[in-house]
Amino acid sequence: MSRILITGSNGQVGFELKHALAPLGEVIALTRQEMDLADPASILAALNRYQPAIIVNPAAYTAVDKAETEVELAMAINAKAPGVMAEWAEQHDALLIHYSTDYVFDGNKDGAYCEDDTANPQSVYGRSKWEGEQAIRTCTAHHLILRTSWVVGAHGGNFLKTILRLAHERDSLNVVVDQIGAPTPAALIADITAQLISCYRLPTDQFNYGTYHLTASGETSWYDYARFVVRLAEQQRCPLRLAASAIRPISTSDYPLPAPRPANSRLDCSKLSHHFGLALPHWQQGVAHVVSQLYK
Ligand SMILES: NC(=O)C1=CN([C@@H]2O[C@H](COP(=O)(O)OP(=O)(O)OC[C@H]3O[C@@H](n4cnc5c(N)ncnc54)[C@H](OP(=O)(O)O)[C@@H]3O)[C@@H](O)[C@H]2O)C=CC1
Ligand SMILES: Cc1cn([C@H]2C[C@H](O)[C@@H](COP(=O)(O)OP(=O)(O)O[C@H]3O[C@@H](C)C(=O)[C@@H](O)[C@H]3O)O2)c(=O)[nH]c1=O
Ligand SMILES: [Mg+2]
Repeated sequence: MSRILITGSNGQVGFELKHALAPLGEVIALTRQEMDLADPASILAALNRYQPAIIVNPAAYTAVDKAETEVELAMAINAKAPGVMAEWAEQHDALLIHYSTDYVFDGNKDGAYCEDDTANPQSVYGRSKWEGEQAIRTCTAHHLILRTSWVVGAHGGNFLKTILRLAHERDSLNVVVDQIGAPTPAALIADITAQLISCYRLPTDQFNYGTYHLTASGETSWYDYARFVVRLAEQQRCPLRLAASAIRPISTSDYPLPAPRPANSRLDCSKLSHHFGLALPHWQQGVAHVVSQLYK
């Protein structure tokens, strides 16, 4: 049975991975206390102690705006730590599964981004994630880098939960309409990761290592996403201060933040579906499930 080590197991994706990977092997689910990605010695101590055959790394510095001023810490966690894990994986014949983001792109492309499109991160977070990807590719071929977007789940913090909180506090809300992407359930990311690990365990040297885009299908703006969520909450007959109709569309320039976000976050996932024969459900399905979990 393969031993699988999960980092950051209390984050959105890490939490779902604990459950999704349980049938695949002995799962070692670590938190920051047991393996601190800001400290290379702590990373190596945990890897040497547990000797995993598969390292799954959803831990990351994900505070996009805060990263603009906490550059060194964001770089240590998102850029350097993946390189340390990749080097260990290479030396110990292990597989490294890592997650990255739509924010490695500048968002100026017309269509959906493919895996080989030129990265051009506009924020510290985006740059740190891109450097992490590059460090992995340099150290070991035995990797999967799964780029996703707009992660959502019942466990942890995300845009959906922010909007529901604001819907209880406010009677109007402005949300940007000119950034487009796909909200992607953490549970979907974890389920697909389990499928990929199952393929890896087949007796074959034909495993499709490399970089893949992995999001729910369909696309939306943050504005339409917010309205969809508040409409679902209204259907739960929960008293809200905010009506879906009171959400107003605004442009990015009217919502200044420290870190720039890409206008186009759409990721083309056909490489993943073709190589592994996987179907990606529509974002609305996953978002509806998260809302129903939250109101249960
Ligand atoms: N969230 C999103 O919208 C998106 C995320 N991604 C990528 O997907 C992956 C998973 O993201 P998600 O689950 O949403 O992220 P979360 O922010 O929900 O979780 C990140 C986890 O990393 C842990 N962590 C942070 N710093 C350290 C550290 N120094 N040492 C160990 N653990 C640490 C956090 O621990 P603690 O709880 O202690 O803070 C947390 O449990 C990441 O690689 C992210 O970049 C990609 C696209 C979109
Ligand atoms: C809460 C809120 C946000 N917004 C805007 C701000 C921003 O442009 C957009 C998204 O807001 P957030 O700050 O929640 O999202 P952000 O933290 O930028 O989300 C990103 O996180 C990282 C980790 C990723 O990798 C990305 O894929 C993406 O999910 O919505 C509004 O317009 N009105 C609002 O009331
Ligand atoms: Mg955020």
